[in-house]
Amino acid sequence: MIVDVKSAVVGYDDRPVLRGVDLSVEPGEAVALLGANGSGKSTLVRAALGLVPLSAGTAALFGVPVARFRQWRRIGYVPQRLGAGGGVPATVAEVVAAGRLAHRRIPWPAGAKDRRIVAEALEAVGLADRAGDAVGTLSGGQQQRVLIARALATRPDLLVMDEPTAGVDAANQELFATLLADRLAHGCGVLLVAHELGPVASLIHRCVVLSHGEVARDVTAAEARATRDPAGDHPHDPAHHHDMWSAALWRSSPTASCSRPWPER
Ligand SMILES: Nc1ncnc2c1ncn2[C@@H]1O[C@H](COP(=O)(O)OP(=O)(O)OP(=O)(O)O)[C@@H](O)[C@H]1O
Repeated sequence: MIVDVKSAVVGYDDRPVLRGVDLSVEPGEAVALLGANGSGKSTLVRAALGLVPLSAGTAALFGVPVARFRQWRRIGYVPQRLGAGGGVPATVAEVVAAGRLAHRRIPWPAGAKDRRIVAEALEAVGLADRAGDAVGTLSGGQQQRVLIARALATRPDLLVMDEPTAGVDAANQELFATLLADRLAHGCGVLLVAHELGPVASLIHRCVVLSHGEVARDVTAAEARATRDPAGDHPHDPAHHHDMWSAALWRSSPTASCSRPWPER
């Protein structure tokens, strides 16, 4: 198991945000984490990575309790946006090279292998020609692709992505889906926070829907599609109420089917 969160309880200032949540990701599995704004998705991702303390429950990465986990090079993380530090005049290539830092002994300069992997990652997201530009001069969608390239440059065994394709155009979302399929085929686990899955929908094996800090659904993508209820027969069902799982799976990809069906558990 790559990600293994059990009965996680997290609160901010004594206000419960996660109330006994389970989450797992296995090698080669893509899990979509869905839910309304404020339902606890980012908090759950942070708890899974050991970035916020649990007041109850457990979290382990690659079988190691997060408090003792040290192999950060195995994890590629795509935050929601480039974030603070926008004033730092880093080039596109420098930002992507940060994904390689865990692989070498700072402050030794990047080796030929690092430079090659950075170049490949930039090529993969279609930004090779912008490598020397200041990242702040790129558009929002292009900056998001830089973050994707940075996560890919870590050659991760787990990719954790918080709305990675927000603001990314359709053609580049297709490209992103291709990159993701490649990582999955290499056994990488994927945890994807999303409101709309777009072209990635067909790669998702399992959907976990959070509602008010609890898991409202944890189903295979096939089950999610099969039990979709466009007529809204379950108006009191919080998952339906928030229009998350079926909308995310269907709105963008009505004919999608699971390309690599995940075995039922
Ligand atoms: N650092 C923090 N301190 C206090 N409260 C927080 C903190 N981070 C998140 N929260 C609260 O926890 C709840 C869940 O937030 P979280 O960011 O996990 O939701 P989310 O599902 O990721 O939302 P979104 O879809 O808007 O990204 C919200 O009510 C939020 O206000």
